[in-house]
Order: sequence, then structure tokens, then C-alpha cells
Amino acid sequence: MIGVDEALSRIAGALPELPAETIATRDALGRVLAAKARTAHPLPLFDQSAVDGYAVRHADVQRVPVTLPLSTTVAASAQAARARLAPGTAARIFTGGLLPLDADTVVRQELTRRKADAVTILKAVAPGTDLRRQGEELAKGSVVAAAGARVTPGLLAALALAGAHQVQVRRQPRIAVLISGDEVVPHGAPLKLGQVPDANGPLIGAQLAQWGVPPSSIDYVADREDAVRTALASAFERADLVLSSGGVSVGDFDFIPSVAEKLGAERLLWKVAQKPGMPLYVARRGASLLFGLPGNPASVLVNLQVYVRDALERMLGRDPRARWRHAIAPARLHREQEKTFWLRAIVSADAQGQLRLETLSGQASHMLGNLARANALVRVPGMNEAERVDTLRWLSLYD
Ligand SMILES: Nc1nc2c(c(=O)[nH]1)N[C@H]1C(S)=C(S)[C@@H](COP(=O)(O)OP(=O)(O)OC[C@H]3O[C@@H](n4cnc5c(N)ncnc54)[C@H](O)[C@@H]3O)O[C@H]1N2
Ligand code: MOO
Repeated sequence: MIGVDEALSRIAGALPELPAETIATRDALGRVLAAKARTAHPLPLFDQSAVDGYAVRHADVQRVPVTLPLSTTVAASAQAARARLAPGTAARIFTGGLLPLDADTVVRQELTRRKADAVTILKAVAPGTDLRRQGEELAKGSVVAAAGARVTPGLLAALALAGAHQVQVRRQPRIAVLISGDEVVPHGAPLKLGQVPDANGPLIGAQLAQWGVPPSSIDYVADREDAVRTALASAFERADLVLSSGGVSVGDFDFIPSVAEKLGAERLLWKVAQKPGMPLYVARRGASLLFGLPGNPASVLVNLQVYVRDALERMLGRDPRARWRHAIAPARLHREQEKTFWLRAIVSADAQGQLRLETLSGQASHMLGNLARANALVRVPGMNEAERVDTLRWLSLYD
């Protein structure tokens, strides 16, 4: 059976490409840049005051106190032309106001006394005080964000300020979700004996939404070969990623791998030395990739976090390694003989600010109760792996 890293590398080698598209920046929240985003103009846009006060020539305010007549007022608003400051005068100016030509310093209001049409400067300030110079943050055409950056509210604001009204982003992946299993009942419908409420549909739908790539469809499929065939064939036609839950083990009703391959899918892997999530099946069919997620809900969680997210990050042009963090292992640690164990845990900082892992009970594949408290999925190497286990790699369940 292959290990976790081999599985990740097989998947990485078979990923469909997502083309770039140009969209309005205001619609880009959560999207991933496909190219560098640049400023359309310098930042700040023009020389301006950083405070409410008086624009002066520094030569006129070297000896204080000094009283200067007010020659003009500059509001922070559109100006017909840029004023010029006459020698020996001051201009009333407000925060963000266009600096008059020949002014080289602003004296903030608190350092002055105003009398009708004149202002007395009470304290000396250095030349250039309280100015924002054109282009001092970024010259026109410079890079605001690199390809692969996810558009956060902060980046959205930076792009707006930079006049970047459009951005190139990766097309959103089209993701089709198939929930299989005759015992699985969607959406709070009444349960018959032997049936269970669907947990995987909500899990996959919500997880993808949290990652900014909500699924285009979630369909329920009966445990019949013809039903699986129809559902898979349709999903392959419309989706970059097909995520199925259930039907990948060795039971008589586990049709996903055999039907996928009858439809022409090429197997990348089936079964990974890990717990939970061992019977993971991944295949490529044309331009789509199928993740056959084993039906136990904790197995779905693990395979989404570890493999599906890795694939999504790569397809969007991001480095999936950036998701992995390190923390100090608990004193007592369960390890499998020959499998990676995916431990649901709490990561928190101790008094010294070091991250420590705390194990939770209820780790079996069918149990989800500890997800009310877990914030981390921890990679615990098997006893057969030559890795150190004093610190462990983990993924945040909140990202
Ligand atoms: N003889 C063997 N049996 C099993 C093996 C094996 O190697 N040999 N592997 C076990 C492991 S490990 C897993 S994981 C499961 C995976 O099996 P399937 O992908 O075929 O999943 P199902 O059998 O359909 O379901 C497993 C389990 O999960 C429940 N389930 C399924 N879907 C949902 C859902 N949407 N919401 C909530 N619960 C769901 C289902 O009722 C089963 O209890 O196979 C083991 N067996
Ligand atoms: O691989 Mo399974 O998820 O352990 O029950």
C-alpha cells in the first residue's frame, strides 16, 4: 500500500489546469490571483497633507513664533488646479488635501494659533513634516500582490486604492459532489431502521464553501450500478473535480472504482496507508479528477483536508506546503504500526508562546463529536516511519 506522500505526489502529477479569467476587482473576494496585480497610478496619488493644519514653506517657519497671512484654503476634494503658495504666507489645508506648489512642510493645527486671516506657528517642525509624497509607498505600475495571492478584504481595499479595477484570477473549479449509500438520508427526512442522517453532504459542502470554492452540485446516488454510472458520467462531463462519498470499500455495493473505470477513468491510487481514510480512491477521467472518499465521516474530513485541499491549492497556483505547521507532541501519543494516523487535536500556545497539541477522545472513523473542540488535524507517523515525533505537522481546521 502506498503512503501519504506518494499519494500526494501522484495526485499532484495529474491535476487539471484552471484557466485564468479577468473579473472586476469588487467581485474578487476569496478568489486567487492568476497574475501579479499592479498599481494603475502612484500611491499616494499626489503630494498631500497628512493632517489638518497649515501648508508652509519651511524657510518661513524656521524661527518661531511667527505669524503668516493665509493665502488660500485647500479642502480634501477635487481641485480645478494646483494652488501655488506665495512666499511668506500659509495655506489652510486638511488631511488628504492636495499640497500647494512650493509648500514643503505642514504644521499641524495643534502647533498653531489662528486669528481671522492669519495663523501663528508656535513650534518649529522639521522640513517635510506631515506630508505624504506622491509615490512614496508604490510607484505607478509596481506590484501590489503576487500571483497566487488570495483576495482578502484588505487586498481588495489595496487594489481599489491602487486603481486596479480588474484583476486576473483563476477560474473557480467546478466541483460535483455525489453522496452514495442507500442507508444515507438527506436533510432531516424521517429515518427508517438501519438508516443514518447524511453527514458527508453537509461536511463536504460546508468545507468547500469555507475554502471559497463551493460545489456546483450535491447529488444523492442509490447503491445500484446503473445509478452510480449515470451520476458519475454526468459529473465527469461538468466538473473539474468530482468528490464522491462512500462506495470505495470491498462491499458488494461499492461501485465507485469499478464504474469509474468502466467509464474510462484511469486509476491514480486506491488505498493509502493511513487511518482514517484508508480506502481512498483517486482517478483521472479526461479533464476531471475523481476523489472517491471512503464513507466514514471522519475519513471524509481527513481526505478533504489532506488531499482535496492540496489539489485545490495547486490548481489555483498556490503552494500547498504553506498550510503545514508544527507543534509539540503530547507526552502520550498513539501511533499505528504501519500507517499514518490522522489525529484530531487542539493546538494552543503555552505560557512561553510555544504551540502544543492536546489529544481528544473519540478518534474512530465514524465519530465526529470531538470536532466541536478540535482545531487541528495532526499527522502522526507510523512506527515504521523514520520520522521524529517530538514535534508533529498539523493542518488548521479553521483555514
Ligand atoms: N471488509 C472490509 N470492510 C471495510 C474496509 C475494508 O478494508 N475491508 N474498510 C473500512 C474502512 S477503513 C472504511 S473508511 C469504510 C469505507 O467504505 P465505503 O467508502 O465503501 O463507505 P460505506 O461503506 O458506504 O460507509 C462507511 C460507513 O460510513 C457511513 N456513511 C457513509 N456515507 C455517509 C454519509 N453521507 N453520512 C453519514 N454516514 C455515512 C456508512 O453508514 C458506514 O457506516 O469501509 C470499511 N469497511
Ligand atoms: O479508513 Mo476507515 O476511515 O479507518 O474507517
